[in-house]
Amino acid sequence: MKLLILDRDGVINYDSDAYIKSVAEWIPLPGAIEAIAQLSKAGWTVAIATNQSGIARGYYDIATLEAMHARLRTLVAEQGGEVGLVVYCPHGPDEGCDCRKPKPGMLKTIAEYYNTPLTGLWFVGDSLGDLEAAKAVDSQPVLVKTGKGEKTQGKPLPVGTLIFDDLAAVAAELINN
Ligand SMILES: O=P(O)(O)OC[C@@H](O)[C@H]1O[C@@H](OP(=O)(O)O)[C@@H](O)[C@@H](O)[C@@H]1O
Ligand SMILES: [Mg+2]
Ligand SMILES: [Zn+2]
Repeated sequence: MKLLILDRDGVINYDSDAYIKSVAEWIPLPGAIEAIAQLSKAGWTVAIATNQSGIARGYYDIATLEAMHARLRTLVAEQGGEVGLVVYCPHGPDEGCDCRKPKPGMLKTIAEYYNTPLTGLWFVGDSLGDLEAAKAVDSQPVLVKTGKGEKTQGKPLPVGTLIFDDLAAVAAELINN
C-alpha cells in the first residue's frame, strides 16, 4: 500500500508560535494542497499525524480543529484528491500520553488503521519530534524546510533523515520515482 503520513503545521499549512487557533489562521503553504491531491490521484493514501496541544492549553476546541480539517479536505477534493485518516494528539506536554510526538503512537494508530507496516513508511515533518517519532518505529524520517524545518535542519538529525524543500518536492519524488 502506498501510504504517506504527514505532520500538519509547518508541512501542509503555515505554522505559528502562537498556535493555529482558528480556520482563518489555518492557511495552506504554497503547493501543499496540490501536492496532496496529486499524490492521492497517483494512488497514494495521505494520512496526517499532528500534535495539537493548543486543545489542552484552551486556545481552541475540538470543533474548531475539526473545522480546520474539513477545510483541508474540501480544498484537496476541489483538486480531485482526498485526505485519509487524520489523527491528532490533544494533550499537553506534561500529560504523559502515548500519542504526542516524538512518541510514535499516532503513527502506530495510522499504520494499524490501514493494516500496513510502519517499517520504511515515509513520515514528513518540520520538527525534530516528527523525525524522532518516525525513527522510533523504523519509519523513514523526512524533513521539509517549511515551517520550523530550516531551524530543525540545524539540529542533529536522526540518521538517514531525507531532506526536501517542501511538500511539493516530496510529492514529486514519490510520484516520479
Ligand atoms: O506540527 P504539528 O504537530 O502538526 O503541530 C504543532 C502545533 O501543535 C504547535 O505545536 C507547539 O508545540 P508544543 O505542543 O507547545 O510543544 C508549537 O510548536 C506551535 O508553534 C505549533 O503550532
Ligand atoms: Mg509541524
Ligand atoms: Zn496525546
